[in-house]
Amino acid sequence: MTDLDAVVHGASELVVGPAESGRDVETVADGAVAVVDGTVAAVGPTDEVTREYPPANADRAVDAAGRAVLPGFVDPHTHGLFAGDRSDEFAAKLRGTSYQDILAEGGGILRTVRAVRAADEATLLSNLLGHLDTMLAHGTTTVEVKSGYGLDAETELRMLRVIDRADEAHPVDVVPTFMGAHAVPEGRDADDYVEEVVQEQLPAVESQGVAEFCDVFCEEGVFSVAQSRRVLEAGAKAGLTPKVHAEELAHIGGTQLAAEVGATSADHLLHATEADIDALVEAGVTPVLLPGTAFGLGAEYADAQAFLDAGAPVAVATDFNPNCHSHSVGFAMALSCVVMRMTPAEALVAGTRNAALALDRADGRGTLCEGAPGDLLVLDAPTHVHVPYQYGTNVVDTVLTDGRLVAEGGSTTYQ
Ligand SMILES: N=CN[C@@H](CCC(=O)O)C(=O)O
Ligand SMILES: [Zn+2]
Repeated sequence: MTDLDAVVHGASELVVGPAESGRDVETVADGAVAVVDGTVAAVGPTDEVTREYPPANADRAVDAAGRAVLPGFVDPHTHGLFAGDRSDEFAAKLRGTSYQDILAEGGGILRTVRAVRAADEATLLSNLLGHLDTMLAHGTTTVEVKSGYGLDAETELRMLRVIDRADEAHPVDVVPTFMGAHAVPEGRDADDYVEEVVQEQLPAVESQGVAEFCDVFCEEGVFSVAQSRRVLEAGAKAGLTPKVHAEELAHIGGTQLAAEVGATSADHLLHATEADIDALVEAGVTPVLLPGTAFGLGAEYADAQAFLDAGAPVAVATDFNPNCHSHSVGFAMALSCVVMRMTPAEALVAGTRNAALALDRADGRGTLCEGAPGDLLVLDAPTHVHVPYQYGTNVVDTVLTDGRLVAEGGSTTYQ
C-alpha cells in the first residue's frame, strides 16, 4: 500500500530544479507536487497533478495560493555543534583584531574547544537541536555538521555521537563530517597532533561508523598541504570521503590537494587561482563558497564568476559556526547575488542541487524531480527571486520533509 503524504498545489512558480544550462532554473507556472511514501511522485501543472493525486486523498493538502514552491535548501558546510559564546570576538573583529590573532591568543576555535570539552552530551544535543530548529524554519532540510571542537578522540566521538542522535531526532537530514584536524590543540606540535588524528582518532571514528566525510583546515599556520594530505589519505582508508577547507585566509595549495585526493568538495576558496578552478572542474570537485564568512570577517569574497564561467557547479553554504552566526541559506544566497554577482537562479541552484552534489547526494535532493526526497518549501512570496531579494527576512513559510509538514510561519510543527 502506498501512502499519498502530501499534495501542494496552486504554486505561482514551482521550481523543479536547475535548467539544462545549470545557471537557470526550470519552473512550472500554477504548479503542483505530489509526494508518495516520502518521495516526489509527480510535478507539473496543478490541474494535471491533482487529477492523478487529488488533494482530498492526501494526508496533507497545501494550497500554495499563488506563492512559490521550491526544493528544500541544502547547507553543505556548517560547524553547527558547539557550546559557549564568542559574540565578544565579533566586536573585537569590528575593532580590527584579525581572526588569526584571536586564534593565536587561544581564542576562536580553541575557545570553543574548551567549551565543548566541558559540555556534557545532553547539553551539546540540546544546543544542536535548537540550531536545527532555526535552520529548518529558514528552509534548510539537509545540513552537514562537522566535529572539530573536541580535538581529542573522546570529545570528537562525543560530538559525532551527538550529531548522529540529532539526525535521528530531528526532521532535518544531518550529514556527519569528522574534522579532528580543525586546529592544532594548545601546546601541541602540529605534526605530532596529525599523528594523533591518524593513529588514534580516525580508527576510533571508523570503528563507531559515525562519520561520512573527513575534513581538514588546510591553512597557513594551521595544517600544511602535507599534513592535510596525511589526514585525508588516512581518512579515505578509514572509509571517509575527503573535503578540504582551502585557500580561505591565504593561498597554500589546498585546492590542488582537494583535486588530487578526489575530494567531494573544496570550501571557502577566497584565494583560489584560475589554475585551481580548472583543477577542481577537471577532478569533479564541487566548490563550496561561504560568503557569510567573508561578510563577517570583512574579507574579500571568492570569485564566483570565475567558477561559473569555468563550468563549475558552484554551491553555497552558511558556514554556520561561532565565527559566522547565520543559520540562513537564504542570507548566503542574498550575499551570493549582491556581493558575488550571481543571479537569483544561480544562487538558488547553488543552495539546493549543487549543495547536494557537495554532499555526494545523488538521490535528486535539492530538486523536485520525480524520485527526489519530498523536501520542499512554500515561500511567503511569488517567486524564488524573493529569497535573495528580501535579504534579512525569512520568506520561507511552510516546510515539508519527506512529505510531512514540519514547519510553518517561522516555527517548527513536528513532535
Ligand atoms: N575556518 C575554519 N573553520 C571555520 C571557523 C570555525 C570557528 O571559527 O569556530 C570556518 O570554516 O569558517
Ligand atoms: Zn568550515
